[in-house]
Amino acid sequence: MKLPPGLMLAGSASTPRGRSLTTQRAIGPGGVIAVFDEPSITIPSSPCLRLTCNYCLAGPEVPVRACTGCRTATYCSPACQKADWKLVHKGECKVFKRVKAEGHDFLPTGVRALVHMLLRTDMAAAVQEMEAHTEGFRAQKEEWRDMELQALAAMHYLGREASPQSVNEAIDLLCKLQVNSFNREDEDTGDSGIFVNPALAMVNHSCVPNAFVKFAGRKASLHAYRAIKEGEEVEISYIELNLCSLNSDLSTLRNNPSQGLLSSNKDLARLLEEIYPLCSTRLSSSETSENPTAVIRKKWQLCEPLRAAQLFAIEPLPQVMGEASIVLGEREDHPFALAICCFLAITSDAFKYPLPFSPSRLTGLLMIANLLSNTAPISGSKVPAATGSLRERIVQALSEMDQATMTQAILAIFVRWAPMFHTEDSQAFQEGSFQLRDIESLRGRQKERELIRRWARDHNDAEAQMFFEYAVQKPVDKLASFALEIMDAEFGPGQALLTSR
Ligand SMILES: C[S@@+](CC[C@H](N)C(=O)[O-])C[C@H]1O[C@@H](n2cnc3c(N)ncnc32)[C@H](O)[C@@H]1O
Repeated sequence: MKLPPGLMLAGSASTPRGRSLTTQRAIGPGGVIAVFDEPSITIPSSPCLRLTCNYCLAGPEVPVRACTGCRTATYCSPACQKADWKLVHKGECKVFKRVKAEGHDFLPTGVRALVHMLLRTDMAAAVQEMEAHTEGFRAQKEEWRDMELQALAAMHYLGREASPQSVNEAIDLLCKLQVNSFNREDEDTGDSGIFVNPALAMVNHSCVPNAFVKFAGRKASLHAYRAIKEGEEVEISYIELNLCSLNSDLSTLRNNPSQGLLSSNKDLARLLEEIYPLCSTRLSSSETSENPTAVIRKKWQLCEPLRAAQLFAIEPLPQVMGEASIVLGEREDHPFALAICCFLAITSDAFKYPLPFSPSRLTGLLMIANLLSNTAPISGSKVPAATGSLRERIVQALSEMDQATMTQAILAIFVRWAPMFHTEDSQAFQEGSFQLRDIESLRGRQKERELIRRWARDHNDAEAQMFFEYAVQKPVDKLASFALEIMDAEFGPGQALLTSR
């Protein structure tokens, strides 16, 4: 197997996790471990087929023209069209024409990927070496039947005979696709698709990965989450770990809207260098006792360019907001402190620390859980209007939330991830587990307890997902939506005038 420079193949088919990849040199956090290009299968998903260049995957803003033969595959340039023709489209074009002739629009993404596997003879030897787990799939009756149908469709549109042997070989390739392909989310465009590369397919899974994969064009790159030693195994997570998190829109995590803004805006980058040292000193105990509000006010004003550019995950902005939430919490202004913590959890922490078990994210969750338990409305108290002052609006919003469910779900996320960093007897883990058990034992909450447990266990459980979205993520988003207004009201320039009078 041909590997990119810097990587070595370890293990074997007989070792418990099969083969694996190890590094030949030490890599720093964020460093590129290796780049994987050809030979690869890189295809856009079917809904993106006519909006994306089928070779370099540029799109969807890039103008593309359809192949005059099949009128299905599109390309951004004659060079891409030529390269794809030579690579695979010469055979695929006939497939697409047959699909059209039978009155269909296009083939499902999985069948197209199989057609590529069958046409790419240059990859046959490498594909031969891939893990298939065929017997495991055969035992899953429904999945197996689906694969049979996909294999028959591919053979039919390729104009090949569907003998028992050829169908079995095609199913074997589908199994290999299941085990080894990547759902490719393009770093620049967010478009999805499939990526298969025999060398990248050697990376094993870990729930505490030290690396992650990025896709751009026809390439994939493997990056280090943390420092990796020479000779250490490289491991990625096969599952989207942030499914078990407070972030409701994972597409923004995969494709950060502000990505690249700082590198393209040199003035902002320069300004940041000035702001950073002025804000990065944490509130010292003397400042806290003097006038912490005034200190935060100064820092918040300095952060204005970051806030205007919506760079909420770029320091020193999150640090200043974190300090503001502590000062508000110390003033026992729990609703305001809570709103800021919710904002930081979803707009800053999740971007700064992509892994949901990063200690800073875990601490943030515990803070939100603690603040939530201090903001439950006192029964019988009057609920203010939703159109009143900032404080009235936030109290009104809180009155419509089920704090117990939110706290329970947030603690469930904490307890799900905390053991990755804390030992089970660490104080933080004990505290979170104890609080969770406390809420779980409340009477009359069986339904909520069951749904939260189901949600934490199985992210494909549609009912539990919907429950989590409406009972937890949307309320957290709502609370977070007050945060910038709170910062302005408490630490904005208008506030300085009021206190100096
Ligand atoms: C993409 S392949 C990775 C390379 C694989 N080890 C090989 O030898 O081909 C995925 C397969 O590797 C194995 N694997 C990967 N990570 C694993 C893990 N953490 N525990 C057990 N098996 C693992 C499983 O058999 C899985 O289906």
